[in-house]
Amino acid sequence: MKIAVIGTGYVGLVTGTCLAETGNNVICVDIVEEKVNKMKAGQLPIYEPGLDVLFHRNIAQGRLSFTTNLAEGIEDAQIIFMALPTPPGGDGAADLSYILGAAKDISKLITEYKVIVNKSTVPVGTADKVAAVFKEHTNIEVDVVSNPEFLREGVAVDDFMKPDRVVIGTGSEKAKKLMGELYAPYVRQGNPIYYMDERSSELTKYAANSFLATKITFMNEVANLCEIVGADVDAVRKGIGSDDRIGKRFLFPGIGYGGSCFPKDVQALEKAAVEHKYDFKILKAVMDVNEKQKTVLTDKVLKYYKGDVKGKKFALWGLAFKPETDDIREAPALYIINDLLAGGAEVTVFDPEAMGNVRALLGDKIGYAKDQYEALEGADALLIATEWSVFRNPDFEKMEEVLKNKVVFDGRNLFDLQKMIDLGYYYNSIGRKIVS
Ligand SMILES: NC(=O)C1=CN([C@@H]2O[C@H](COP(=O)(O)OP(=O)(O)OC[C@H]3O[C@@H](n4cnc5c(N)ncnc54)[C@H](O)[C@@H]3O)[C@@H](O)[C@H]2O)C=CC1
Ligand SMILES: O=C(O)[C@H]1O[C@H](OP(=O)(O)OP(=O)(O)OC[C@H]2O[C@@H](n3ccc(=O)[nH]c3=O)[C@H](O)[C@@H]2O)[C@H](O)[C@@H](O)[C@@H]1O
Repeated sequence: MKIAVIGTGYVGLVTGTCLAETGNNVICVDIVEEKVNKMKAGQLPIYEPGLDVLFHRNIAQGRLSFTTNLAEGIEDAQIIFMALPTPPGGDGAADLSYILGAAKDISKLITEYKVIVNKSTVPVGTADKVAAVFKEHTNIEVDVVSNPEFLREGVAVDDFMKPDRVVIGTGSEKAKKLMGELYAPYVRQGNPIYYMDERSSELTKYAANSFLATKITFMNEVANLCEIVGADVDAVRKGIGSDDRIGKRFLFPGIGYGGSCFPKDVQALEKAAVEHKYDFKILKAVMDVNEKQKTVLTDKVLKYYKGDVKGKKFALWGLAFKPETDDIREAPALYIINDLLAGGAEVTVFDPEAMGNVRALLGDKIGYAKDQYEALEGADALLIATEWSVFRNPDFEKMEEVLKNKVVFDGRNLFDLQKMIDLGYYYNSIGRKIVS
């Protein structure tokens, strides 16, 4: 099939590349010329494991190309995906200006039937709004489909190639048939395509993200309680996760959920509920708890240093909002850095992939180490904000040589408590007892 993907961010580029991989001809359109030139030159603008192989193969075989020219991108496309940002507007509700703006631009260019797909995360009613934009600007028939994306950064290619499910919201038989053919190669393992109406599909996406954010938040509260009552959250997690009705995944407590989606999507769903005069109480609690959870690690640090971190030197391992990505949008590490700097401390960081993005944001306010051990040189303590694999089994002897004090505050529970006792560390993690 001939496909256009508008927007080449984490979702658009993965979608475009993975659709090319099953034999479709895909043109990706973006307004950022520098990004498009980079991709034309065979360079990936983001770090996403496994994407490079598919990206290069499909470019080489002529199925994947890039342009800044919308008209050229959509001319032959049967299906046009919109994978555009839907950031929070001033009031927290999703800002639809990218989607509606692109819909308007597309509507003025098309000369034959197209399926227009909302791949972005959009509030209920957006398919109707997009359809209205087309109606206003063209007589050409289009079908507007809601096809939310459930991929996770860091495992995006796998998630796209082998999705748990594909959700397609449309009332049009013609669009349903085309979308079904397009997705058939991805559901070979027997995973379902769920066809539904546009509104249910749009809400499915927000409900999924909000439910997952709620699950994490629930565990964060359990962890906080564990610390007070002297229980161990790892034991509790295993104890409840083995019940199929609860499930083992997404029960890991930490320093609050971050990233470009959970924070904005929980907020957008709550705002949408308010708009419809529904008081979605759980979501308000989730946002409230998550705000507080972002400060638990710095609270632990401040308590240890009796409220005064002025002149202290901290090493911080992990900047990305999760491992295997360079994405720092709403990364808990940024809040920690901010709090420590506000207290007059010095911070030296290391992250395997996100250093460039943080340097662009914070410049010389912090130090950047070439590896995880250099970050520790002369540090009063180590803080851990992201569970990169490389931090899980470090060279403790080397750490001891460079750290000023054997003090670790771990926001991701990477180390075994007994091991840290044996190694003689003061070790303060989440929902577990402090060992020293
Ligand atoms: N990042 C993720 O893991 C996931 C994101 N989503 C949703 O997908 C949507 C996109 O998210 P991301 O890919 O993370 O965003 P992103 O910010 O990484 O990428 C958006 C891209 O759109 C481009 N763009 C903006 N206006 C444009 C226009 N008029 N024409 C062409 N290109 C334009 C930008 O230059 C950028 O490259 C959002 O609604 C998000 O909530 C859904 C599932 C997963
Ligand atoms: O709509 C989106 O953008 C995507 O949002 C999330 O994916 P992503 O944000 O890439 O990453 P997650 O693995 O879900 O992690 C989100 C945050 O929750 C935190 N988390 C996750 C799991 C857990 O057990 N504990 C925990 O604190 C992570 O550290 C991270 O800050 C969803 O998992 C995807 O299904 C969805 O498509």
